[in-house]
Amino acid sequence: MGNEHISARLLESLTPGAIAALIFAITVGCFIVDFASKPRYPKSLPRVGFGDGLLGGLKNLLYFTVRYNTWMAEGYKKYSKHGRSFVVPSAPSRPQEIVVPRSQAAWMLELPDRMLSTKEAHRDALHNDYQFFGTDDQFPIQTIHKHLARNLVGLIPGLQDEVHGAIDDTFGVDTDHWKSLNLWEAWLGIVPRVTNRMLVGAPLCRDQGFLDSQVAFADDVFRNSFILAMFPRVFQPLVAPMFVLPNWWHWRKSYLKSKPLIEQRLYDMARKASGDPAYDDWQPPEEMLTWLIRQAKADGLGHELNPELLSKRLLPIQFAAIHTTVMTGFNLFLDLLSSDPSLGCLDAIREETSRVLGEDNGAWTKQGLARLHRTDSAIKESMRLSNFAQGLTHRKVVAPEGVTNPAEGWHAPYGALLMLDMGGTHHDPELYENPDHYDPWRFSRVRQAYEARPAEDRRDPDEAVEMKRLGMVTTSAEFLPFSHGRHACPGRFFVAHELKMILAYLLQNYDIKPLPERPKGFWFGGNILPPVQVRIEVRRRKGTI
Ligand code: HEM
Repeated sequence: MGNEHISARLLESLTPGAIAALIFAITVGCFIVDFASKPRYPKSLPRVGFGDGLLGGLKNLLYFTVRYNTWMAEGYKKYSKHGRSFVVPSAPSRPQEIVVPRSQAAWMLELPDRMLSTKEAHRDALHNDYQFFGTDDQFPIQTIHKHLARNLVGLIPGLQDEVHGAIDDTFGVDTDHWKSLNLWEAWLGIVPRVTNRMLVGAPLCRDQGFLDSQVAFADDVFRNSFILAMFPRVFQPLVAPMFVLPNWWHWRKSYLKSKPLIEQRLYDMARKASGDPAYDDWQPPEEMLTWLIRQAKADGLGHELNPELLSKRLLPIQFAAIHTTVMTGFNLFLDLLSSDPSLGCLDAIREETSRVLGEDNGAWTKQGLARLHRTDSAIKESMRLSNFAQGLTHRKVVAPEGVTNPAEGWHAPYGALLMLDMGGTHHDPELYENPDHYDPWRFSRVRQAYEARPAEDRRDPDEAVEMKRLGMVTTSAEFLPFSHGRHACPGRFFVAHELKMILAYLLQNYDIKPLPERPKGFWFGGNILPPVQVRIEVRRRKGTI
């Protein structure tokens, strides 16, 4: 009787106001638990933002989404420029970041993975355990590191074919009328298809249902990464399984599309390996699916030879490859189309790509693509100027004893997050003259002058290497869009080929109206939300079909 009385009293007291207060108290409590369990950094490290006391920490959480860029710019000027590290606030569920200056980039990037981990930094940022269904991403990453570069030459004819088809379908072939296109959608019409030519080959790379589900999956990962970063970590096991339901749905749709291909490839490769004479003349196509199967066999990983798992193995690569390239191509067009018309950027790229392609009889080759110095420079300059994140090089301290920085003497405990500042570096006038200006030939001017010299004046091997290093695929502490060091993006050689072929085909075959000014994105924390509403006017050039 007594218990019933207490229960009734409790129920009566559960008014909507009381419930709201309870939820608020639990949330604040969770944030405090989160805050208390984050790694602590030494007082000797300077801070930007509101400091790291409880009140300052709360204000940092409130302002993080809109002030992060200002904090980074302030830290770059006050500390990085003088070779000092500083601490910047991060999203609520993440530890604050120690921004390491350029002068110490080599130290950071050369520490072994057992001390500073790329994998763990990515895993925390993307919430891999939930978003990729607990499937470790290292096997596909290692497969790309091992197989992509060595197969690149053989991939070129297929990529060229796919670039042409994707652009014809997306931009149309009407030579009489201007067509208005949403620029973001246009790049989404090209990049997933071309990327998937390398991942799963034709005809699956043209299956719109398959591509749509891959793009939707990548969108899910981005969206959920933002959302989950805003929740206290103790909440995440409760909310993450709900947020990732669309990931599962989109993966499942793409799996059903790719299952017949994966099963067939497993069967064919097994028959070939068993010496079946019917397969004497058959070679598996060189693409990611084949590399995954080959690598699993070479490593004795029988469990990897499972269609469902193989389709999940493609997901981290689809994610790493598609939106990064779409964003880069999208920015490139915004920069090119709004560049000073007197520079004649589009015509210069048209001239260079037509001339080199003509010299190679209309088929791209590795050497031909490498000779596109101006095109390369225009892309690289856009990647420098229009960085779509403040930093893309993050490392998590995983050494139980932490790491100590030899130059400044500070100690970062287990769980600390270190990063390099790409935004500050790319816009530093001491490194890049007039850094906020799009100068398409910034990296090709010296190279062209070098090439124009008589052959006998170009015998210095060091100078030749220096010239090569001006290309977009060469990473350095001064050029970070692909990061730097041993975990630098292994897809960058592929991207360079892909973007040059796309630019060449688009400019040779279409007129595109310039934009009056460069549309701006919106910074949300350390990432930019691109102005996806931008439309461009295009028309197929006469005599090109
Ligand atoms: C313009 C397009 C791209 C950009 C800007 C880009 C940028 C990056 C960056 C910044 C990293 C992080 C490296 C680090 O943490 O130090 C990375 C890693 C990676 N990227 Fe790319 N990427 C692009 C396209 C691609 C493509 C097309 C592929 C696949 C074909 C790819 C595959 C990978 C892989 C597998 C990793 C992980 C490397 C590792 O952890 O060792 N990326 N990329």
